[in-house]
Amino acid sequence: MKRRKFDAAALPAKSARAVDDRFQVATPLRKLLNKVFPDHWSFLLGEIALFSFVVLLLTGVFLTFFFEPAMTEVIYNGSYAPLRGTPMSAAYASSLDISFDVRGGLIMRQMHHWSALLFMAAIVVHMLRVFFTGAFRKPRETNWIIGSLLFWVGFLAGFTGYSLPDDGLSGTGLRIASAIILSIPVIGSWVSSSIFGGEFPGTIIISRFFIAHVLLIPGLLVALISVHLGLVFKQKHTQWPGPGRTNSNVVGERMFPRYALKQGGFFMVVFGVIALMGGLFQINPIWLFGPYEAWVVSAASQPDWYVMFLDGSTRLMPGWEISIPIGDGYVIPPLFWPTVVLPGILVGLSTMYPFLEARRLKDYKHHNLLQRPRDVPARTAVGAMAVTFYIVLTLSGANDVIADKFQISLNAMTWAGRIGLLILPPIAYYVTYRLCLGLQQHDREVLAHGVETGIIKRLPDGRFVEVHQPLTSADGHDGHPPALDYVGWVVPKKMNRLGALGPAIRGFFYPIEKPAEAPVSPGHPPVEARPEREEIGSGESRR
Ligand code: HEM
Ligand code: HEM
Repeated sequence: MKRRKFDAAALPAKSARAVDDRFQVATPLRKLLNKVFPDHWSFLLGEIALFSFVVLLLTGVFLTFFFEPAMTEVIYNGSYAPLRGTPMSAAYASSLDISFDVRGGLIMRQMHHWSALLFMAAIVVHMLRVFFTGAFRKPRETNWIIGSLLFWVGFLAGFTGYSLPDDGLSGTGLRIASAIILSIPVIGSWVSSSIFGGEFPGTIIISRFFIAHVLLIPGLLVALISVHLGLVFKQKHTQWPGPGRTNSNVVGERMFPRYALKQGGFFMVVFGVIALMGGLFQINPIWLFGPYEAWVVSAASQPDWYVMFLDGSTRLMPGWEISIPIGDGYVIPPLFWPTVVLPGILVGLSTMYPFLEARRLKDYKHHNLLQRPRDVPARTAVGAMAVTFYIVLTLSGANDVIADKFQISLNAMTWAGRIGLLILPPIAYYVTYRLCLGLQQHDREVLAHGVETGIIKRLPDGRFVEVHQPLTSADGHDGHPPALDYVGWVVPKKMNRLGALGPAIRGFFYPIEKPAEAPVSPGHPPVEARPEREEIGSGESRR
């Protein structure tokens, strides 16, 4: 019998055909791989949040193998000599073991903590990018709301994780959380005793937080992030205005191969940076804080940075107690306003912002092109105001440390915070608004007279003039004056050396790409249907 020759080269195509025969995946996969994403550095911020979340999942699973979520008392007998023989909770002892006795445990703990800090930072900066460029406008309001939820669920993830090791510092944080819950009128004491299983600290809070931290919250985050990214995919990403880019097309790179490879590489970079930080920089050295004892509070205790604004609002609140004459008199403690009411207002305002702005401007159109912050001065100024408010609160969360380091009185710091909280945000609003107008004026000058080249010419009559490079035609802006970034100006042949350095470096990293193919208008067949003709700068219809 003649044996058929084995053809290794044909194997991949044959296997692909066999899989497609059974599952019919080729068509949807082709659609996916041909998806076009616009490119801009600021779109990487959401990806940093995503990638650091993946690192959190990986390192978190490792920690879960060794962490013991129990408050039963044990006598420590591990490698860290200063604490040997000390009674402590099993949770704290296991965190010490992870740090000193589990191979690779300390780097995993530190990577987990650094990635949590990076995750929250990336979320906040990503949110600012979305805000200042108007990416939250119709049709993306839902994604803005999901994003706001993601921030608060991430906040809870960080807080519950921070509490798990049951060291002196995290116990202090839990104490504050219990006080905040107790301050809620009517239901506070009931909620607190339900969560802590009776009086604070009780014996079950660590195991409850553990379930929340490793199961419920990550599950919720995965679900919300999936919907978030699903919506980015479905509604397509916004893009900066520019030649060939309109409100109804997407110009960028296809998912495969360039975009996917770039993202893969970028994930490695984020992972590498977190690993380096986890390996080189100490974070949360719990062995120095000792086990948590409800009656011991250390000075200069600080929460992680994203919780500090609430700590700050608590420190700035004057001790005003409101007494309601019901029965024997009912007192609302001052803690209730800065830690329950204030975050409530902030959540409400930030979540509803897209709708408030649309109503104010009576703007209910679809927007797929981004706006430059300077072109929308009122929004940018509101954003600057909010950021200033947040920074004053965050700095006030560390006011004891600042007072100590700079030898200022703590009371002076508290008063500076209170006054700053009231007067700095309006100042930030005014200054930002004026800056935006100034920058717009500068843009108009550039439009009228071209870009300054730094070349000074002497005219025959003896006058000196600076040569201005005229702009090339700009296209597809959003009803606002076009910006220099997307006007694509050509470097003049003659330019002084220093001036030429910028475009040269830019040209090295971002070689001038082929001009985009004719943009696809809704009437034409989508470019997706003829992928072989598409290269960098390809277009995709939004319909
Ligand atoms: C776990 C947290 C988050 C993750 C992993 C995440 C991830 C992403 C990614 C990867 C993108 C596409 C790339 C980009 O534009 O950066 C994106 C877009 C977007 N995100 Fe997030 N995000 C998170 C939180 C937030 C928050 C807090 C907000 C706002 C409150 C938000 C609002 C949006 C919006 C509106 C878009 C669409 C932007 C556009 O098309 O220009 N996201 N997100
Ligand atoms: C967005 C997600 C997450 C955030 C923001 C977060 C944050 C944190 C933080 C700040 C700590 C304290 C670390 C320290 O002691 O220095 C922690 C501890 C811990 N996390 Fe997470 N985490 C997240 C997800 C996860 C996941 C998915 C798991 C497991 C599947 C996990 C398991 C743990 C464990 C077991 C600890 C205690 C370990 C120890 O401190 O020794 N975490 N987490």
